[in-house]
Amino acid sequence: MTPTSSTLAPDWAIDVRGLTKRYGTTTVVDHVDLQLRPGRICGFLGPNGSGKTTTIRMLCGLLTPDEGEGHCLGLDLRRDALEIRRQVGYMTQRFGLYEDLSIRENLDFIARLFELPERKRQVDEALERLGLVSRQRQLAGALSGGWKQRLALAACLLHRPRLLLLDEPTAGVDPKARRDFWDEIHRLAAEGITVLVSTHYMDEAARCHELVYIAYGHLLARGTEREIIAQSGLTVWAVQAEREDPAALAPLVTPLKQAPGVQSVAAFGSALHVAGSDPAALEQAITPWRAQPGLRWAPAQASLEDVFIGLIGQSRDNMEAAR
Ligand SMILES: Nc1ncnc2c1ncn2[C@@H]1O[C@H](COP(=O)(O)OP(=O)(O)OP(=O)(O)O)[C@@H](O)[C@H]1O
Repeated sequence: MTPTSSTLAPDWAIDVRGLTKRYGTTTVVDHVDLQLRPGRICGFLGPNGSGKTTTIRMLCGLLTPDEGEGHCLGLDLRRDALEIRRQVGYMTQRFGLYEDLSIRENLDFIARLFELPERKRQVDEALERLGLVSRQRQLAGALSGGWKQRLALAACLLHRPRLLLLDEPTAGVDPKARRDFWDEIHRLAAEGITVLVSTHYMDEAARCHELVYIAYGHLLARGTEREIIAQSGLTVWAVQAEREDPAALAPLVTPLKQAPGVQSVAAFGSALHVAGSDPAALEQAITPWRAQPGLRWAPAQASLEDVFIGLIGQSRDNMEAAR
């Protein structure tokens, strides 16, 4: 650790530039810049295999970047990787629990690893905070997804990290447990803890202070939900069948997807959203269908999902063009 790094209160909890990771000839994270202020909750979004886990592992000192530099909690990503690991709470997709140990034993084991003082008190407090006291003797392997998640969060908070890196923490967890989890994340942020959380759920994206979106290793968008939607410059038309008959919309999907000016076509409840960045071209694309009886067309507000679906399509096109 550098002599000054532990004494400075950093302006940024995360401040990295040009982060790059390659496996063989494939670049899975490609010059990613990421800045996050302390106490903020940042949603990390992107399709499967887009490089979220790899980025998170580089940020917490578990993977060495091939290129790029920066700091987490004021600590140098390369020089201070070990210290970063001590100060960051990392929750993996599979929760990383010992299934044949009880809840208390799991927490006690982590407390030993971090050589925490007053271990029993700290474990008691963690059990209390996450509502795990009455279940402390249960084996981790016998818990439901929601309780496992709660235990994993308790485990990664035990050493009082100031930065939490959470990799799809709510995958496979029911809505009530997800809501409790997000309430806890907001309580932690209010205490000054910074959170970077990867998710595929749009309702969770809306609960974040800010968002970053990555596809094929490239960071494609960042900002608040409102900023990302505004920056996208997307125009959206919604079409519904007058008799609420979803089958009436099915014949539109493929031709609209192939029409010039259409960036994405996606179902939203009983409507289809047709989106594009050139309003005139989009209108031309939908014109043949607007005359069709039984369909109701109306301009719609672009949603985050519209924007992200459009971004995936664009980046796929760019990748194919570059081949
Ligand atoms: N150790 C490795 N060796 C080779 N390729 C790897 C390795 N780890 C990850 N990859 C590849 O890197 C790419 C990015 O993977 P990563 O797990 O970071 O994506 P992700 O965005 O977290 O995906 P998901 O949402 O599915 O968890 C994928 O194509 C993956 O197969």
